[in-house]
Amino acid sequence: MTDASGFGGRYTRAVAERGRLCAGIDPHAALLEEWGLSVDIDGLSVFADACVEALGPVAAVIKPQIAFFEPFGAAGFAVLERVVAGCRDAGALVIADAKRGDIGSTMAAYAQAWLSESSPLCADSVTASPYLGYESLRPALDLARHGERGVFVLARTSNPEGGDIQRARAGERTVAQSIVDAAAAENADGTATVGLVVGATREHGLDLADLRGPILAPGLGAQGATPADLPIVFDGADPAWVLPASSRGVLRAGPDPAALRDAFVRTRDEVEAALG
Ligand SMILES: O=C(O)c1cc(=O)[nH]c(=O)n1[C@@H]1O[C@H](COP(=O)(O)O)[C@@H](O)[C@H]1O
Repeated sequence: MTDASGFGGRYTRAVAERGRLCAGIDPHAALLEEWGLSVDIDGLSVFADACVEALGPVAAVIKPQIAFFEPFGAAGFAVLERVVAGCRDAGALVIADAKRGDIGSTMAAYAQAWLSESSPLCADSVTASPYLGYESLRPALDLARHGERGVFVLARTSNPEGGDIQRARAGERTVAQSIVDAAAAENADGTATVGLVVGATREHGLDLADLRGPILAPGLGAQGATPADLPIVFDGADPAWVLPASSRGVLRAGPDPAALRDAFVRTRDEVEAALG
């Protein structure tokens, strides 16, 4: 991996310092209960602050899952704003896991929300679904490139239902491979603006060799993938770009921030040893 400009440069530096593991912040109701917290805005707030304290200073990349903040309405979004800002202030890159995707004119507004410095929700990158057409993501891709930010585009997801559409043929290639190829073309400028999401849970059948951008690989821990699976699942990809992600697998170690941090560091070290 030689790219040093744009999002790729920021990403490469973060991972070189802190290692390849993305910490997910997914405040499931069940986790709030396991932590002895109430399933309400106060519980969410305590959970979120503990995650920022434990993970912000040690994780290269942190991915808050927007879905778990949304049910609390405006108050939930206020906590989310604090999470995004707190993690970034602690030196982590933040992926807002919002999985946005819409017609281009609406996508432009989503891009403003998650990728524009003027937005209170501004993150370093956002997850996006290309299933309204890869080019519908153009406003987000362009804004991200301009601001040295990233867009993580779903290619082959970790859930079993994803295969029907993602493995469908689109001419010579699968739909998922067409997304990989579009992302690789986008990254030919060396900025690594486009990352992909490829689940760590199964054989994906994708040629990822020319991507030159980060591969977010959720599924570690709660969904059954292990560090030992990574070199097999991502054989053929540049391991420097592989970014495994775990949410519940690490978060279950809470509520003590020190225990949470230890669980993250242990998993990160296992991932680093496995990816080599
Ligand atoms: O984009 C994602 O992060 C994502 C894509 C995917 O294919 N599978 C997947 O699990 N995710 C997200 O990654 C996280 C996985 O959480 P755990 O299963 O608890 O580690 C959740 O926030 C999911 O929404």
